[in-house]
Order: sequence, then C-alpha cells, then structure tokens
Amino acid sequence: MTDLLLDKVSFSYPDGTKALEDFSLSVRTGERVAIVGQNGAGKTTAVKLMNGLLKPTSGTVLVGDWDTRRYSTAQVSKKVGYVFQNPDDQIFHNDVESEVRFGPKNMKFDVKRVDELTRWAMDICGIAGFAEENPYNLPYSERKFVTIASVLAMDSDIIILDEPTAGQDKIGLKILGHLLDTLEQKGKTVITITHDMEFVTDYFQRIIVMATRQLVADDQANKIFYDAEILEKSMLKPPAVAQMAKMLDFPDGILSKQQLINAILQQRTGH
Ligand SMILES: Nc1ncnc2c1ncn2[C@@H]1O[C@H](COP(=O)(O)OP(=O)(O)OP(=O)(O)O)[C@@H](O)[C@H]1O
Repeated sequence: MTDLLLDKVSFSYPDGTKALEDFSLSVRTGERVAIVGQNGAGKTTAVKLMNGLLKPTSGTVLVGDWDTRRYSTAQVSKKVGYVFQNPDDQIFHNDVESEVRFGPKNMKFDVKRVDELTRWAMDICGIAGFAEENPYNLPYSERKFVTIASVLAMDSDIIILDEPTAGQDKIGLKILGHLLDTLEQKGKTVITITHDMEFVTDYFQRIIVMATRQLVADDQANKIFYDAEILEKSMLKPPAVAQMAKMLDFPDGILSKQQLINAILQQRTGH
C-alpha cells in the first residue's frame, strides 16, 4: 500500500523558473487519476516530484511514509514508475525485449519473475510481436508502448504515464484503455497526464486540473467540463459531446455519446 501526498509543494528550476506553487494533492492506493491543463501549467513538474526525479523547493512529497527528500531518485522510482513524455529520453537498448527486461532485472527480481513480467508487459502493450526489433525502427506510437512496458515490468505500486495518448490512433487508445483497466484490477495507482479530453471522459472519474503552476480543480469529469469558471481558468476545451449537449441546452453532466443520444430521444418523445 503506497499512498501519495503532495503537501503545499512549490518548485523552481535552477534557472529560477517557478513551475509549481503551493500545490497539494493526495492520491490513495489503487486510484486512477488524470491530470489535465494547458502547456506549461506544471503537470510534468508535478509528476517528476512524485517519483523523486525532482525534490520540492518547499513543502513535502510523501510516497507512502517516505519523504522523497530523504531518498534517492533510484529508491523512489522503485515505488513510483514514470513513463517519460518523450520515449526517446528513456530508450537505450537495441532491442525491445532487452529494453523491457532491464527494469525488473535491475530490481533484482528472480529470473522467473523477470521473464513473467517482461512477457506480460509486452503483451499488454501490444508489442510482443516486435520483441527482437530495434525500438528506433518502430514508429513513435509503438516506441511509446515500449517505454510503457519497460515501466510496467518493474511492477511498481504507482505508475505515472506522461501523455501516453500523444500520437496514438484508435487502436493505441484502446490498448491504453485496456491497460488502465488491468492495472486497476491489480490494485495499482495510475496517474496520467493527457491533453485528450475524450480519453479522459472515457477512462477517468477523478480529474486534476492545473493552470499556471497551481491546482484549479480536483473533481469528477461531469462537474469539471460543465464548470465555466474552471474551464476559463484552465483554458480547457470540453469533449465534443459536452460541447454539443451545452449547445442543445441539455442538463449538465452529459459526457458520453449514449447519454447524449438518450437526452435527444427523451426530448423527442417527451419522456
Ligand atoms: N528544465 C527546466 N528548466 C527551466 N524551466 C523549466 C524546465 N522544465 C520545465 N520548465 C518550465 O516550468 C513550467 C512548467 O513546465 P511543465 O513541463 O511542468 O508543464 P506541463 O504542464 O507539463 O506542460 P506540457 O503540457 O507542455 O508538457 C513551464 O514554464 C516550463 O517552461
């Protein structure tokens, strides 16, 4: 069980850029959370603080009962796996299987567990067919799945995905959705940064909205995408279904196509 807590955290980069101000967030074990917000809002900085890549300038980050300031990045990253935004920052082996195998091997798991985790992670990410391929011969979307598999194979309690939806087609998004459901069944905590609001409404209940270094909202999608103040502050564009429901003057909260169809049918039949 590893809960996550950021308590009044501020962070400035060495060049003086303030990236996070008085940011607090608590995530319970097994939760699935999306972080959204405009470019430069501080999302990546927040998640790098969660896995110990960055240490707070002020405030506290707790991973379970570990204060990240007292532990090395290598130690924290065993509990909090982080998939980088850009896969090319993470890949350094010449074939996919070695890349995925490296993490669990480095964790000193026994050979059987390394084999099982490597196979499982490649299967669930849809890359088992490319095991011997050089990752750099694969397209961006599949390289991203190689990095996701590399982190999943380490079996950490908390998994952070930084923009996994970028460059993904419908099949890639389906694989990601299935992966989120499987991780939830395994009791893993998953925190996902994404700019894809349809993906957010399809797969997440709890949404963290960030803007200009701060938390703007921490609520359910059906509240956030109908709250004019939150949308204005964060410059978020609601998913198409919510925009349409708003234009048609339907009650707030509609997010899925089926809910929209039901509302249209109800209006036409009068009940
Ligand atoms: N290494 C760095 N040195 C200095 N400033 C940085 C560094 N990395 C990020 N920043 C700045 O910190 C602020 C927050 O950046 P961050 O990457 O956390 O935002 P983000 O919400 O993840 O944005 P995006 O959606 O574009 O990835 C921005 O002003 C950014 O320019």
